[in-house]
Amino acid sequence: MSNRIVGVLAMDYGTPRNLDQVEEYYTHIRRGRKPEPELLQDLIDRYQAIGGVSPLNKITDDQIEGLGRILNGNGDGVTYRMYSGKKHIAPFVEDAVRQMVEDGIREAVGFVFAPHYSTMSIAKYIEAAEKGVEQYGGPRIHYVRQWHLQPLYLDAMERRLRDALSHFSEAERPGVKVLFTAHSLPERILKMNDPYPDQIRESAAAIAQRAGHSNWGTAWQSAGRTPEPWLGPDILDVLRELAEQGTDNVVICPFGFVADHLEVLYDIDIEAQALAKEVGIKLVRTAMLNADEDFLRALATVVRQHAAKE
Ligand SMILES: CC1=C(CCC(=O)O)c2cc3nc(cc4[nH]c(cc5[nH]c(cc1n2)c(C)c5CCC(=O)O)c(CCC(=O)O)c4C)C(CCC(=O)O)=C3C
Ligand SMILES: [Fe+2]
Repeated sequence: MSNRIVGVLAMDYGTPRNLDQVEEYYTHIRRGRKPEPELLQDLIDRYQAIGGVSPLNKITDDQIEGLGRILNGNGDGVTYRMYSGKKHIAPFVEDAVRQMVEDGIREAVGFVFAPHYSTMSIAKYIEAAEKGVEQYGGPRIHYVRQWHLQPLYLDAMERRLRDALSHFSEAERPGVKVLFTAHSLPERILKMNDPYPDQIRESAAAIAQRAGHSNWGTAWQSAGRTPEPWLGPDILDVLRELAEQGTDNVVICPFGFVADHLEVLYDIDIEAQALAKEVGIKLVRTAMLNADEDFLRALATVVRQHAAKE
């Protein structure tokens, strides 16, 4: 029995803990530029529409707790110590790295609660962690860059897609359009040969195939409110177009995210649902993975594989 100790740096976007923190949070997302009052109010209004606070922080805590339980439950001789590091709110990724150093952690696995890699998403988390490593002197971190094709993750998504499709009759099912969505990014990532769009396509195809559903496509959601062009087509435009073509049954699978949060509870459940109603589409969303055991087992497998790398 070895007594190897491995730190697990679990990184996520983070969300304000109350409405008073929204401005500071938004300013951090904008790299120090305060949002204009209308933009700030618009964001506050969206948080208010989902109940005043996003469930994201609580879900992330539950995920980390559940993952730690699974990782430490099988007696493989490794003790995993869990650390939460957030991108845009305390405890920041750098804070978690400092804590690992203070706890004497020498080696760690770092991963993000998002399946697909992009230079504008996952790479930023890794940069923040490495900044912490440089500043505080360690530990050595093995990073999970993406886990969008992890078989247990695909199984978990297949299950949720089948559940969503069961809201339609067997006769209707082949005509149900399944749309896999992920957060849009500025179009300039295409010039950088960013793997993000291909990874979205690959994992969507794998999930649709598992579920035996060939009528599917992808769309982008939640594009930023900036002047530059963002990846399209946007989910709202796709819904309008489908309605015009006579499609009246749609499933949205927001598989670029893992938890119930603003982009799901507002952008899909309120905004996209309102449009669907207006254009006569019956819209069902797949359930999020949250802290469900089947999903956490997928992450545990990924973390163990990276911990085994020397
Ligand atoms: C790729 C990606 C993911 C998925 C991967 C990952 O999870 O990392 C993600 C997740 C999330 N994004 C979130 C929240 C926000 N993202 C924003 C803005 C932005 N996101 C971007 C990218 C992403 N974001 C980008 C390029 C911007 C523009 C920045 C700029 O202006 O330069 C804004 C500002 C206002 C707005 O644009 O809506 C908010 C409030 C929340 C928390 C929700 C909650 O609180 O429940 C989560 C999980
Ligand atoms: Fe975001």
